[in-house]
Amino acid sequence: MSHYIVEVENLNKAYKSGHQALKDVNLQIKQGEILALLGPNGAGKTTLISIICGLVNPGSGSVRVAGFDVIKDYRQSRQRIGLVPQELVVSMFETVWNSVVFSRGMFGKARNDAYLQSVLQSLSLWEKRDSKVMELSGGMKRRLLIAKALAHEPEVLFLDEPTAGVDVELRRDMWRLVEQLRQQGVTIILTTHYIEEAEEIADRIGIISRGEVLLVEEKQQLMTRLGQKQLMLQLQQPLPQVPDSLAAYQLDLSEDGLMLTYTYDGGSDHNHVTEMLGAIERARLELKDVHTKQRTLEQIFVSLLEEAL
Ligand SMILES: Nc1ncnc2c1ncn2[C@@H]1O[C@H](COP(=O)(O)OP(=O)(O)OP(=O)(O)O)[C@@H](O)[C@H]1O
Repeated sequence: MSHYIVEVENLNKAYKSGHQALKDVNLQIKQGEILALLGPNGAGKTTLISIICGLVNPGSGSVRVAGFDVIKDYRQSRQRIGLVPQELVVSMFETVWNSVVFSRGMFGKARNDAYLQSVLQSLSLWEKRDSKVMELSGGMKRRLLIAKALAHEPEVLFLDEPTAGVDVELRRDMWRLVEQLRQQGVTIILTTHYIEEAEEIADRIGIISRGEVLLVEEKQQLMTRLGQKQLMLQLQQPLPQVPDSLAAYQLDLSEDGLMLTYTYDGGSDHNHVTEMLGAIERARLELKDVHTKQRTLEQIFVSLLEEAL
């Protein structure tokens, strides 16, 4: 068996409206990783997740979860998946406890109250177990969606925009839980508009635009490959202009003459930082401070999308 928990091959999807939501998507998700899917509104992220979860029919191509085809072996594949949807889909009159018991039962899993208790506790919902869903705050309802998705102990968890509109505290709790789940070996796929979030927690980043997967890459590798770096040199004395001896480094001098900025390719093994600093010394420029800046994932993302247009 392959070590990929989710395998998407040559997937195409056109909605009845004629809109081609996915174009020849290929994606292999590794067991135990955190994959962040980024893409602008309408890129096809939710469609992709819905097909993997068996909620939307693929047009053509194939999708397997833990080796089970999402159509032919629907029950087998679906059982392994937990889905936290964007929108609330819970009965308002049910209690918190009953709704997680129900979610677990739906997948034919034997009752395990101790497990469900631990899920509710990890989401700070245990005290609310006897409350009706309608009595919960918005943030608590969000937590309940996650609890329901985890009720049957899935191997793969999909989080579709889990932190849209939630407060800082809930967001932090959520990422703590994601980290715990990862340690338990759960594979996590999340879509988010908060790119800093992906930058922080994902192992790999996938970028989707107009139904196509533009790239899937290890986050670290992506950041080094495309993340330009800047070295900023703060000077003791203002400079009227960049000395000729430093021309080769194309330094940028600030208006006030107190800051020199050197931009270089973070992914290249052959940058000229040391040389440049040597030249600075020979030019007898006195430095007050030095700091570096790296291009953020957000900046990389935006420029990749622009290139793709
Ligand atoms: N049931 C449907 N019928 C017709 N078109 C649809 C349907 N669902 C989605 N679409 C279209 O397919 C495209 C992809 O939508 P999808 O929801 O997958 O995007 P997304 O990347 O999840 O966007 P967002 O970030 O806004 O959630 C959009 O153009 C959308 O209008």
